[in-house]
Amino acid sequence: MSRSLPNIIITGTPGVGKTLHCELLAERVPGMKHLSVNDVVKEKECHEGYDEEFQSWIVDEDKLLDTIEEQVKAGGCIIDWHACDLFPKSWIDLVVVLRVDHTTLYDRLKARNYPENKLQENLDSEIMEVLLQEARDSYDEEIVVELQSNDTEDMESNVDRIEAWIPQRNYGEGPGSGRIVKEDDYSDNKIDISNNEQNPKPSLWRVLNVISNTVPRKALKMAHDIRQQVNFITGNKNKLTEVKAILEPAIQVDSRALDLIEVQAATMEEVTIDKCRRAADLVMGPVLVEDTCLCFDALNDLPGPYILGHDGLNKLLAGHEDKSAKAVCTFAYSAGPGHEPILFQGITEGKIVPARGPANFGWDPIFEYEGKTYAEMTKEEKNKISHRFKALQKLQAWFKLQLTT
Ligand SMILES: O=P(O)(O)OP(=O)(O)OP(=O)(O)OC[C@H]1O[C@@H](n2cnc3c(O)ncnc32)[C@H](O)[C@@H]1O
Ligand SMILES: [Mg+2]
Repeated sequence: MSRSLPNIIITGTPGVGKTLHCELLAERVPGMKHLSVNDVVKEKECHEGYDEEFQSWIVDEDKLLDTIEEQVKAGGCIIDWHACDLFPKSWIDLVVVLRVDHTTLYDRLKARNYPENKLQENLDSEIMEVLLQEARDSYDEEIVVELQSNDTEDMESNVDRIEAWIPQRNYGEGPGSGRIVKEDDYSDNKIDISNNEQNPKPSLWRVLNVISNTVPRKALKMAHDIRQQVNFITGNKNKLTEVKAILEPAIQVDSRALDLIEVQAATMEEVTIDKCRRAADLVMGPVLVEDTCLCFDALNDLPGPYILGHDGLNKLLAGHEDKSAKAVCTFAYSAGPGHEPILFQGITEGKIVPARGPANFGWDPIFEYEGKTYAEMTKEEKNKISHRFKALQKLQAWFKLQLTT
């Protein structure tokens, strides 16, 4: 049976960060779904009871396979499980084995209050590469990939790589048809297959056949922490101060002061999208950028992106009765190079007046809103009604949505 999206197993010893990888990937790639075997086992009762010593459910593999067969055969599943040999070869297009430093794993499992025996067996399993061996034994070598998962940077780059390797084609039509990972791509992650006779699998079978009921909660919390942060790229200190004042502490604002080229002769949305793509390419990661425009009703929304000094702005309107203007702020967020920017726009309507108030920030002294120019307002006042505030409200709502879906 062919499928248009691949099935990917993300495996590794409990505590390597499987769930978090699966969730981020599912969020990034339309059509791909996170299939948590932990949850299926519990919800559909695919188990043979509870192992008190290991504080884990004992999985009924046949029942599990029957339960998920239809879903997996349709494709687009990211299977989250710390064993992989039970899934038929024909179902699977890529197997990612996550690896972690032993000390990091110890700390993570300790934080989950694993009983000492379970903790030790998991550590042994990681040290002896049990799951890597199992993946190698169960699937064609070319679809098995080993990736480090020690910190959030590793995770971001792993998810980027897996995403980049999900091409649109028919999977599951004979050997190699859904092959995603090329040997060359992974020359820096080459897997050393140790001698099969020393395979420690039999003595550690329990680790592979029991499930932990503590993985998802911690991982979810990590996901939340990660996504509550933005890297705001701007050359404008005043903007940064306002963005921080509006978003923090709910969303942490880190920043890099880069002067980005702004394309000319385009709509404000195009200017911002282009700026965002450049920023993501430059920093090779997630970015937030912003572009602000002033639009005069009398001039059919000009100057728009072509803002002059505020003297020039007043002169532009000299011959016009209508002094009404819109301050428009467009933020663009990209998850990284190659990711389509998402736009958040805020508009505050006011009028252009002769300058009043301190000239600290651009055209603040000449933009009047309900009797006060931006420059006459306190920072708090401006940040409650400004174009920037309104755009950031939308961004915050979107961030919240990401956390709950
Ligand atoms: O690095 P970036 O973020 O692009 O910063 P920039 O200073 O180039 O900013 P824009 O192109 O978005 O803005 C065009 C002009 O509008 C001014 N400006 C932006 N937001 C403003 C605000 O809230 N109040 C007053 N002036 C503002 C800003 O100082 C610039 O001179
Ligand atoms: Mg600029």
